[in-house]
Amino acid sequence: MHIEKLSLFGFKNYEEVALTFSNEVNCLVGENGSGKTNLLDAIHYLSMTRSAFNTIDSQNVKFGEEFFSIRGDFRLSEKALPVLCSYQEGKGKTFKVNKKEYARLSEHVGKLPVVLIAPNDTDIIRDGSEARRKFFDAIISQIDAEYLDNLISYSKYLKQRNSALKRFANVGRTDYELLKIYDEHIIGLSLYINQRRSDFIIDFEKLFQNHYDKLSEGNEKVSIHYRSEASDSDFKELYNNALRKDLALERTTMGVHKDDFRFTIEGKPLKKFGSQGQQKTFLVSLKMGHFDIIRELKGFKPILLLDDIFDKLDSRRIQHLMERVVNHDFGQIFITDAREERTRTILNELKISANFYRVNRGTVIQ
Ligand SMILES: Nc1ncnc2c1ncn2[C@@H]1O[C@H](COP(=O)(O)OP(=O)(O)OP(=O)(O)O)[C@@H](O)[C@H]1O
Repeated sequence: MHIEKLSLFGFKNYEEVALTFSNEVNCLVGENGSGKTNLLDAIHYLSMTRSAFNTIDSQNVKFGEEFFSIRGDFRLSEKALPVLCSYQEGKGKTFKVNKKEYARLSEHVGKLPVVLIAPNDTDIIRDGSEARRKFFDAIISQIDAEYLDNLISYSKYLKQRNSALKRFANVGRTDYELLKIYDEHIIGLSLYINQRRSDFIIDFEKLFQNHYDKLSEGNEKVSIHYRSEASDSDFKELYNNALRKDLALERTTMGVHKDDFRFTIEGKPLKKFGSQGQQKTFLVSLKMGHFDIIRELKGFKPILLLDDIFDKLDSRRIQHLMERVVNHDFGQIFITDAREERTRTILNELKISANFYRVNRGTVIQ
């Protein structure tokens, strides 16, 4: 699958631009703030129906304009697929594929997948457990629709249980029968979520480690551990034991909504002991693992969007990364870099041919 053409009107810092891409490597080069990432974001919009960086559509309309439109001509197994996403102040967003509008935007998500690796993705490593749960939950949900259903139900019951706990504190009386009903639902769902996360990480870690080893020449030992208070224990007992604390704090203090995925390097927490380059290598390997899963699931390769990927990586890791990206049959690739010479040198050394696009304040020279 690849995108052949992209046209923008009034999107972020672009008044009007139309580009034709290579179905292999495309490099977007130019100064900071020129609009390189905005082009990747436009492709992300066409895949995910929203921006990867600013989910408020109105803020993605060019300052002073009233609407934006993003058109992409995709090709999926030889079939042409024109995709049009437009947004107008007051009217909202419409999304059309082959001129046909979707009833719900969610119908489109997953049809033309992209994997984006961007600098602020290091949140997955540096932030609290929520960022990691979100990352893995999104991947598992792509593979297993039942998992997504269970997650949605779990968060619904959790919300209800938390408001009940608040209500009990306000009225000074606890309805134990009601709590029992919530707990039964929550425990059933937790068992599924817990087991699925645990099984998934065992498989995913192998994909991930394979990428990390290749990028780092196998010199560093990294791992991902799924951590759940509830693993190997009786959920019912855990909920009973936590009840006094839950009533005192007026919220559910224990459960799979607190799970974490521990990232380590040489057995130590990556966040504290990993260098910036090692953290970036870890992140890239996580995303490449995600790429593998989508490719397996869909039977075709997602588009790979690499935003400022070279920063913080040493030249050997960059070389291994690029070799992998090109030889490990990744499909269409977009790379942004503020340092054109660096990208040109890397690609020349590896004899990789690419299309270059010089971006300058919302204009692009191909
Ligand atoms: N709604 C908008 N209207 C006009 N300009 C916008 C809008 N949203 C963002 N911008 C502009 O887009 C520019 C940022 O573009 P982008 O993030 O693509 O830069 P970049 O080339 O990737 O830079 P860097 O090399 O620093 O990553 C900023 O100048 C910002 O002001």
